[in-house]
Amino acid sequence: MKHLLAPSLLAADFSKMESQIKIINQSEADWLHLDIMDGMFVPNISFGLPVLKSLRPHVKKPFDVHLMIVDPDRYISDFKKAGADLLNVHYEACNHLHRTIQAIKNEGMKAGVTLNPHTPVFLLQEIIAELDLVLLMSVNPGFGGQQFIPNTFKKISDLKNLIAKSGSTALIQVDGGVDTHNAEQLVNAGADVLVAGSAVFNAPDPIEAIRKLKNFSAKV
Ligand SMILES: O=C(CO)[C@H](O)[C@H](O)COP(=O)(O)O
Ligand SMILES: [Co+2]
Repeated sequence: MKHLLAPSLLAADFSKMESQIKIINQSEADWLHLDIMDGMFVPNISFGLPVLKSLRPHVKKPFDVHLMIVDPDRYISDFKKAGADLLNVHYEACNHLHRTIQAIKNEGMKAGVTLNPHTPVFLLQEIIAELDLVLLMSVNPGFGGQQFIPNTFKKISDLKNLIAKSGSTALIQVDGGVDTHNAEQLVNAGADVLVAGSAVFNAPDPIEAIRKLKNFSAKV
């Protein structure tokens, strides 16, 4: 499968939302990645349900929602109503992860689990078969524009092995510090979906940046 690209709206210019949405719609982006931060799970506050709801009719790509909030179970049906297609919850934010994943699927969304850089992949052993996607954070969550953590390559390899052993169909997504320097290497290591915020929206030509992040082929 050719890898997918999900630009992260976090790095967009919020004062020019119409032109930023045009970029997403006219580009080769596959999904739009939306980072929801509550100032509790992560030390930052981003945007929430009303923003997703107002963007939804204007964006032609699926909404890949990355919830960085405590106790995400409280908002699963609200994110469905706001237009989420895929809901990612953090392993570290869920006391009853299996129940949370079932609730996401019962709402008709794809279910993803996100791991912080310090959280080992083997902790997903008993849930991997239920997942549509695993998001590996390659920076500590909370902010865009941070430096990629190289240990992510080892985690991609661990996750590939876990997925193969379990027969799971989960996609491997990588988020944080992804740019044109490491994208090809990440896909060759096994990443199926790349998230890129600064590398897209801070580029002089975001549509061209998206093209560059899409147009290479995995060598594995
Ligand atoms: O989840 C995130 C931060 O918590 C963002 O998706 C991520 O940081 C993307 O931004 P960049 O590509 O600039 O690193
Ligand atoms: Co994210």
